[in-house]
Amino acid sequence: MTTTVHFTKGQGTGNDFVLFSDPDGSFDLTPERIRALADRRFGVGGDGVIRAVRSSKLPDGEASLAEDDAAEWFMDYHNSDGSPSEMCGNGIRVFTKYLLEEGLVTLERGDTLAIGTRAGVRDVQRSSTGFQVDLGRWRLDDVHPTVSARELYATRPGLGLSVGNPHVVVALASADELAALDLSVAPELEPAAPHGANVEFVLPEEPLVADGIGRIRMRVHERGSGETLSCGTGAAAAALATRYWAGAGAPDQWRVDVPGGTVGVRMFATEDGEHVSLSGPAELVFTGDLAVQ
Ligand SMILES: N[C@@H](CCC[C@H](N)C(=O)O)C(=O)O
Repeated sequence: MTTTVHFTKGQGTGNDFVLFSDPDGSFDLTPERIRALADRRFGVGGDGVIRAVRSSKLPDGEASLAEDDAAEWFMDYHNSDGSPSEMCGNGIRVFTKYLLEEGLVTLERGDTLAIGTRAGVRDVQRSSTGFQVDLGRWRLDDVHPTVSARELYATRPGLGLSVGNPHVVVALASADELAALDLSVAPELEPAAPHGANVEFVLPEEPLVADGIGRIRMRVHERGSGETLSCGTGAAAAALATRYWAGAGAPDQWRVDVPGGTVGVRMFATEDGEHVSLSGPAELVFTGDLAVQ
């Protein structure tokens, strides 16, 4: 059956999304419909599709409400290939902006908005560059695959870590290496990640630390979307990996340059272990209606 979706197109540092609201979760969001919305030639176009649904209306959302009953809204995130993901760091900022513009929530400076995600509840606040989100506790994986990619000379060691979704981070040696990478094809991981992984290729800036802030550049191949202009959780993973490699004395605050702009990453201690936060812009670009089968 054909149905019309009233959508908003949004982006955060060039990571772009098709957002729509389905408060009661009554819309049948099939992988085919996600692909149709995300299609850059025949649809709206985006790296992902985000549905705003009340947490109480989806089984995954119920888990969020059990964690924090303030998490009224659930970010139902899907990659452009139709696969769901646990979390999207750029997406959650754009989602917040969307909820605000739609009048579904309010968020004063200094206040916190709890949002349900498949990775758990995430707290968002306003920041000087847009929004800041606490990505929660991060962890190093037990397995760290080696990575090979097109135009990358030799296989490289990767560092596997999770910030709610899975990442493998690879350090590069020069700007030429970063520029030469061909990410039109997914990098190969050995061993393969059981649920797939986002892969970040990172270059430290010279000097690595300026005014107490760590500085890196990266490109990313996202699980389910291919190369994107930015990945927020990927930027957090890249900063965490670089701090890990740099060793004692490395900073807890990082500036991460991606092809689509710049995001900030901060690590901070909490009662339940170290958290990592992400800050950056969020923009809504246009709205429209699209008929999908
Ligand atoms: N672009 C996002 C991450 C989106 C999900 C990812 N492709 C996955 O499958 O885990 C971000 O900004 O974090």
